[in-house]
Amino acid sequence: MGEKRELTVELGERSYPIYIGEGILAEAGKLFAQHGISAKSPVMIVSDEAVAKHHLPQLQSVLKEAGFSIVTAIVPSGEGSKSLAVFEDLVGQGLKAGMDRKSTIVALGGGVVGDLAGYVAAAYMRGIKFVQVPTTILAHDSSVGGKVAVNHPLAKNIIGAFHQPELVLYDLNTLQTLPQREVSAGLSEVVKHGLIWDAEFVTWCDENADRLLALDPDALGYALYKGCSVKAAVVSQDERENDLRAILNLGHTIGHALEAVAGYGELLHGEAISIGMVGSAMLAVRLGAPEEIYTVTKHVLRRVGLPTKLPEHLDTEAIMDAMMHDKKFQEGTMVFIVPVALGRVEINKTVSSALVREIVEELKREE
Ligand SMILES: NC(=O)c1ccc[n+]([C@@H]2O[C@H](COP(=O)([O-])OP(=O)(O)OC[C@H]3O[C@@H](n4cnc5c(N)ncnc54)[C@H](O)[C@@H]3O)[C@@H](O)[C@H]2O)c1
Ligand SMILES: O=C(O)C(=O)C[C@@H](O)[C@H](O)[C@H](O)COP(=O)(O)O
Ligand SMILES: [Zn+2]
Repeated sequence: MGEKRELTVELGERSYPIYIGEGILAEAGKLFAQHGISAKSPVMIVSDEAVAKHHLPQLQSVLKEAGFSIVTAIVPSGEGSKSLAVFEDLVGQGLKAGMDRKSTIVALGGGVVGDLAGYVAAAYMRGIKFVQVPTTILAHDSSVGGKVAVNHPLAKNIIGAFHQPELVLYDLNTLQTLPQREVSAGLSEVVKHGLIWDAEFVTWCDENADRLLALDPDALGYALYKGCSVKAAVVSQDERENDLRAILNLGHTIGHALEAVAGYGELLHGEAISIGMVGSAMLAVRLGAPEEIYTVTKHVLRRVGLPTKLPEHLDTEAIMDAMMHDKKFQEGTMVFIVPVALGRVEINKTVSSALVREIVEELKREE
């Protein structure tokens, strides 16, 4: 069995641990008790169909054995479940199961389940505890930091809250059942954490791309630990995105618009963000940064199997419109995260929409 790692998201009285390792799920009962999860009120596990098939039985039996009374809610797999309709259904299931203010919601799944279940936890009876049990590579990002939300047809994550989990249990064994396309999509946010914070880690991702794609537990454990560490460091300094936290949005100004225009399905989040990060690198070069930023960004994203070309059939004006509905459109301008060197980015609020339109068109011409 590989190394077990632990780190803390430092947020004063709301600080919480992230446990990463092979076989962590077996310790869920003990860790829940240690971190104040009540066994006197029902605990709701929220998962999706694909994840439940592989990993729900183990979590259910470990928690039951530890004396927790479990309610289970399964939602359809995919981005479509991040909706107000599914949110309302989960609230109804919670009420029918007798969940009260001391109940806890456990999100067993990827970013979709984490964001959705987290938002239910933030709103149910004005807020109850929740635990993140991420089962995708991408969810090293979504399970840490407390951004929880559902989508509106016009814009991603537009109905949401900041609500931190009590703990994050990341069992690397669960990742072994991931489809290959989801492996690559998850690596998008791993690479992002390098691009915004740590140039050496970008090089490491390039050199270890094959091991990551093959789900080598040692490589995965290290990459997810590094990604979670960057995320924790940023969130600890700016929990509610007043300033620094915006850097975690590298690639998301264009990426979120692509997801919305493509109808939340054609492009996975990680794929849309990959294209968006190439767009940000192009923008950086137009603003005077070294060409290397674009070539390295594109190279490493391709190495982990990600798309870098914007699908030509997505309408440029619809993409521009979608950007205006995003949270990154503020006080009449688009906020872009722009690389200034490898591993370093800045927040730019002065990019003209004409230049953005040019970048979108250029992304369609990518090889
Ligand atoms: N809150 C945040 O800070 C944050 C950060 C990044 C992304 N997100 C959000 O996360 C979402 C994307 O997350 P995701 O990529 O994890 O998608 P996802 O949750 O839809 O999971 C991807 C797919 O893989 C399946 N799956 C998950 N785990 C599996 C496993 N272990 N074995 C087999 N199949 C499995 C799921 O059923 C789904 O079909 C987006 O909605 C994005 O906006 C949020
Ligand atoms: O945690 C953050 O902050 C992020 O920006 C992480 C992103 O990867 C994630 O996709 C997040 O949900 C985007 O947030 P949003 O506020 O732009 O919707
Ligand atoms: Zn993201």
